[in-house]
Amino acid sequence: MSIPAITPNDLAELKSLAPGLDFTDAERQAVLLATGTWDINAAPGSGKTTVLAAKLLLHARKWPYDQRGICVLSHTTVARDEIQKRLAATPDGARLLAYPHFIGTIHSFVDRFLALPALRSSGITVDVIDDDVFAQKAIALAIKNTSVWGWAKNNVGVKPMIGGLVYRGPNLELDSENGTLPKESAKTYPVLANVKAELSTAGVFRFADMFAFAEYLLAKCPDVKDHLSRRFPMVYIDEMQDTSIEQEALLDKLFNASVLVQRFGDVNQRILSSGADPSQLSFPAAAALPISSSKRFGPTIASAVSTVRVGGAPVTGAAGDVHPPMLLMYTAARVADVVGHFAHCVLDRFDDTTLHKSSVKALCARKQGNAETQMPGRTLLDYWPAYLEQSKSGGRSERLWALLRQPSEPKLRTGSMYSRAIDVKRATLLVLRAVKSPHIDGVRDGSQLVRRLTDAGQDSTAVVQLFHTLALAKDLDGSDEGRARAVAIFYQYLHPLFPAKMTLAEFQALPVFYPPEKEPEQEVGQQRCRVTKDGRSVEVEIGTVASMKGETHLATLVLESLGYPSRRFDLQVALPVLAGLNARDPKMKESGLSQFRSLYVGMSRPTSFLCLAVNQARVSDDCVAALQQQGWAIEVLN
Ligand SMILES: Nc1ncnc2c1ncn2[C@@H]1O[C@H](COP(=O)(O)OP(=O)(O)OP(=O)(O)O)[C@@H](O)[C@H]1O
Repeated sequence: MSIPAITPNDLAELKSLAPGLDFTDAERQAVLLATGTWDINAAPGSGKTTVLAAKLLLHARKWPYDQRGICVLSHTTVARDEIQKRLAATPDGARLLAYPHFIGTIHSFVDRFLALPALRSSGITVDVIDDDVFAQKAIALAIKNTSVWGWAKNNVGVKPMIGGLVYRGPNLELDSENGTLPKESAKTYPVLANVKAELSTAGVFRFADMFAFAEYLLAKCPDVKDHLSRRFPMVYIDEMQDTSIEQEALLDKLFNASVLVQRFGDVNQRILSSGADPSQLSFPAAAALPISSSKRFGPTIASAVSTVRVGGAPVTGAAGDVHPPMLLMYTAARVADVVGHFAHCVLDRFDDTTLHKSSVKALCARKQGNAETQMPGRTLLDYWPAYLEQSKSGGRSERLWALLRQPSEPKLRTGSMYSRAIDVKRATLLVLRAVKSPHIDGVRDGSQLVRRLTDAGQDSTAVVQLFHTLALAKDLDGSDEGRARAVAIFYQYLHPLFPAKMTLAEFQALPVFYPPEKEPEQEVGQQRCRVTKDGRSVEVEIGTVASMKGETHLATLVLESLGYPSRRFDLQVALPVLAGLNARDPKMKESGLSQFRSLYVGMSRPTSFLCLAVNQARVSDDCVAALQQQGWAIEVLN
C-alpha cells in the first residue's frame, strides 16, 4: 500500500501552515521528508512534537484513504493533547482527529483495539481500570482470609503484593507488580487467585491487565495483526524512550512488516521506566535520524547538557545565551537555604515582565530516602523539608506540624474534613511512634489506630476525642505558643498509652515536636518557595526531575542528590566531567547512567539560567577553577 510521500514542495507550505516555526535546517527537513520506517532521536528542546505535528499536517493534506488511517501513539495524555491541539488548528489537520485515524496513548490503543474486545468476547464488562482502586479492593477481599490476614500482619510486603495482582502474557498467568507471589502449593495462593478472579468478574482491573488481555487476543486470533496493519499503514510513536520492554514486545506483535513505523524520542531522557535494562530496547536504531539542535537554549547550556549525555550526538543550542550557568556550593548547615538563595539570584538577573511570563523551578532526582550517614544534599527533603508529594501510592506526611496545619482561608477548610481527619490520625500515630508506645506495633496507617487499639483491649475513647479536638483546633503549627498547646493536647489524651514512667518533660522534649525548619510564611505551599527582595517577588516551584519532564523553564536549579542503588552523589560524579577534568567512566553501571540521564533531563529545562547546587565538601578546587575558566559563575553559601 503506498503512502503519498511528503515532497520539498510540501515543506514550503509549512510557512503558512505553521507560522512562527522554523523547519529550514537540514536535520528537520530530513525528518519531514523521511518515508519508510525510521527512528528519530531528537535533542531536548528540539521540538519533537512540533516536527511530528508538522509532518502529520502535511500527510493530512494528501491522505487518499477513507478506511485506512494514520495511528499516532504517545505515552502521556499531555503529549496526545498537544498533537491534537496543533492538528485542530487547521481544517486539514482536524480530519486526522476522526475515523479512520487514531491519535492516543499506547494504553488507550491497546484497550480499544485489543483488550476490551477480548474481554467483551469473554462476557466480561469492565467497571474500572485503575491500579489504586484495584489495590484497595484486592487487599480488602484478601485479608478476610485469616491466613492472609496473619501473613500480612507479620510482613509489610504482603499487602502491596496483593494490591499488585496482575495477569501476564497470553495465558493470563497470575503475577504481582509489587512483589513475589507465594508458591502455587502454598495455602494462600488459591486465596489470591480467587481474589483476582472475583475482581475480574466484577470488572475491576489494573492497567497492566489490559496488556495481558491484548496478548491473549493476539494469540487466539492471529489475523488481528493483519487487520490492524491494513487499517493503519502508517504508525508514529512519540516519547519512544519511555516505552518499556513489555510495551515494545507488544508493539512488535501489533503490526506486520508492511506498516511504516516512525518512532520519535530522546535516548538520553529515558528516566521513567525504572528497573529495565535499556540496552535491551531497540530505540534508537543505529541509523536513526538526529535532530540535534535545541530551540530552547543557547550554546553554553547546550554544551553543559551535552557533557552529561549517555549516548548520541551532542545537543547544540539554536537559541541565544542569556546568563552564564552558575555553580552554587553550600555548606551542610545551609542546605535548607539553597532554594531561597537561588530565588535571590533569579531576582537579580530577570525583570518582573520576564518573570511573569515564565516559570522558575528547582528539581532533584530523588524525593526522599534514608542515608543518614551521608552529608546533606541527599534528597529533595534535605533542601525543602516541607516537600511531600501526596503520592498515589498513599504515602503521607512524616512532619507533624505540616499535618496539623489548618488552612487560614475558611473557604478552604470546608469540605476538606475528610483529608483533615486523615492528617490528624497520621499526626497521632507519629506521636505514639515517637514515644515508642507499646500498643501500636505494626500500625502503618493512622486510620487503623482506633481499631487496633480496640483489638488490643485498650480504651480508644480518648483517642477518638483527640482526633475531634485536633481536627477543629486552629493555629497549632505556626507559633511556639500554638505548638506548646498541641503538645499539651497530645499529652492530655494519649498519656495512658505511653510507656510507664515517661514524664511530661520527656514528652515535651521529643524530636517529633521540634519546630519546623522554615517559618510557615516562607512556605507558599509544600512545593513552592516564594522569596521577596526589595519589594519584588519570585516563586520557585520545587519537584522531582520526573515531575518536570518535558517542561520549559526560564531558570532551573538542579539540586544534587544521592543515587539509589548507586550510592553516589550525581553532581559529585558529573562535575569533573562537566569541567573537562575527566571523561565519564566508560564502564559506568546502569545505576550511574540513570543518574546522568536524570541530570540531562534536569539541566536541559531552562531557556536562560541554569544553576547547579552541590555540597561544598563534594567539589574539588580544581573543578571549581575549571568551571570558572569556562565562564561559570561560582557562589558559596556558608
Ligand atoms: N520548529 C521550531 N521553530 C521554532 N521554535 C520551536 C520549534 N520547535 C520547537 N520550538 C520551541 O522550542 C521550545 C522547546 O520545544 P519543545 O518543548 O516542544 O521541545 P521538546 O523536543 O519536546 O523538548 P524536551 O524533549 O526537552 O521535552 C518551545 O519553546 C517551542 O515553542
